[in-house]
This record gives sequence, C-alpha cells and structure tokens, in this order.
Amino acid sequence: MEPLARADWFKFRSVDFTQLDALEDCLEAFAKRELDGVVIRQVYPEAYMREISSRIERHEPPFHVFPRGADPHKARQGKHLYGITLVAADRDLPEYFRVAEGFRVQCRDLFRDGADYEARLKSIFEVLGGGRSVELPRNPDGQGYMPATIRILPSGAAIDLHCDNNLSHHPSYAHLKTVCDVSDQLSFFLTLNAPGGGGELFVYSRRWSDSDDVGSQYVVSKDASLVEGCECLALKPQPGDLILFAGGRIYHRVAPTEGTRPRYTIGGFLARANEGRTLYYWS
Ligand SMILES: O=C(O)CCC(=O)C(=O)O
Ligand SMILES: [Fe+2]
Repeated sequence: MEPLARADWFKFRSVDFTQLDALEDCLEAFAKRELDGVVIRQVYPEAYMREISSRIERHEPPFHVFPRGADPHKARQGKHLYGITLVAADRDLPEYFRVAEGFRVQCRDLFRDGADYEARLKSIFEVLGGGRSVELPRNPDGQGYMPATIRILPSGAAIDLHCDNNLSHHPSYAHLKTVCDVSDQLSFFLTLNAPGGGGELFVYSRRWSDSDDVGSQYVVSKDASLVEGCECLALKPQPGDLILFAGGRIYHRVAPTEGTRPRYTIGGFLARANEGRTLYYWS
C-alpha cells in the first residue's frame, strides 16, 4: 500500500498483518462511524499472491465464470467474476447456492499450499470483531452463501461508481436481511494481482442516502455527477494487502486498469447479526 494522505472525511488505519491486534474490536468504531476503512498489509506474502494469480490466469481450478457462458480465456477482454454475487445471480438463488458450494471447495484448492483463504479471513474478522464469532450465513435449507468472489479486471476494465447499500435493496437479499443487518455493510477485498497502472479504488466524501436508491437499478453505474465536486482519495493496495472499508455507505469505484497486467481481487461483504454477537460474510 502506498502512503496515503489522511482525510478527515475518510478515517482509516493501516497496519501490517503482524500488528493485527492494533485493530482489535475496530468494527465497533466502524459502527459508530469513527472509522471508514482499514488496510492490513501483507496478509499473504507477495510471492504467494503471484502463484495464486498464475493459477487464476490459467483458470485453475475451473471456477464458475460470470457472466455465465463466457469462455474464461476469451473473457479476458472484459470484466468478469469467478463465482457469482447475490445480485448477479438475480432471482436464480438455487443456481447461486450451487455455485457457492463448488466455489468454497475450489477456493480451498486455490490456496492449497498456503494459509487457507476463508480460514485466514475468518481469523482476521474475529480480531476486528472483538471476539465475535464469524460465520458464513446459510439459507433455510442449510446451504452456505458465497464466501467471496474473485473479480477480474483485464486491461481497460473498471468498476463504476456505486455504494453497496444499494445492492441490499435487491430481492435476492431478502433472506440475508433476516439474518444480519446489511445496512452499512462493510466491503473487504484482498489484492491478488495489481495492474501496471490505474485500477485504484477511489473513495468519495459523498455518503449514501436512501433517496439515492433508483428503483430496480441495483448495482453499479451510478451517475458520475453524484460525486461531482466531492473530495476523493485513491487507494492502491499491493498484492497481499487486505482492504476493509465502509463500502455500504461510501461512494466508490475502481478506475480503469492500464497496461497488460490484469487486476485480481478476492472479496465480499461483512455485517453484524441481527441478534447475538456473530459476524457474517458473503458475496
Ligand atoms: O476492488 C474490488 O474488487 C471491488 C471493490 C468494491 O467495490 C467492493 O468490494 O465493494
Ligand atoms: Fe463496492
């Protein structure tokens, strides 16, 4: 992570993975809006991220590709996912839960010779949650949600301006809302591969308000004029760095990547249980 100017409208902390204890219980500060983001550097060694990225490049293991039907080799030309998000699954939740089951197994395979991704993230969230238990949510049939998705941005691809609170208005969130409080959900992602240029996460001083919700347009591509004149910061994490930020309430986007190296990140969302002291993560 490159050094970053502090901004009073984006309160963040940055620590090395070895100093994780410094962030103990920091989710309380997120809830009180005293903290907007944290960067945990070198959650994995950079060399291991290179190995993971070359597996992703080879589509190994053969993750489900979204949009479905895209040839993973040809799909390099456009933004795509390994796995599927709740909103991308739209109303086909049986498909979502099928993909989720396979993804968890394949993700273990992807990290087979290092620290397991899901286990490592859970142990980090336990510290950040001040000892709360951390669990994958399950639907009434006992099927687990997607623990994360892998976002692949080849050269020139971007993630347009959005706020993740907007996503939780989608009908596919109906069950999840009975389990956890998805308003002001947090976003997390681990950088696996950084592009040669561009690909910064831009966060804006503009906050979400429910009046920003535009009917059935749930996801990205909010009108850029929403943040015209707002202040912004560019975060540029390095491979192995984990970012956790208040993506539910803070407008953000990923700038177009430049150069031949694609941008790979793996991540999802985090929220507190409606009851009890559990944290849930999903994508
Ligand atoms: O950088 C990424 O992979 C996605 C960032 C994002 O918009 C999010 O995690 O909510
Ligand atoms: Fe987001």
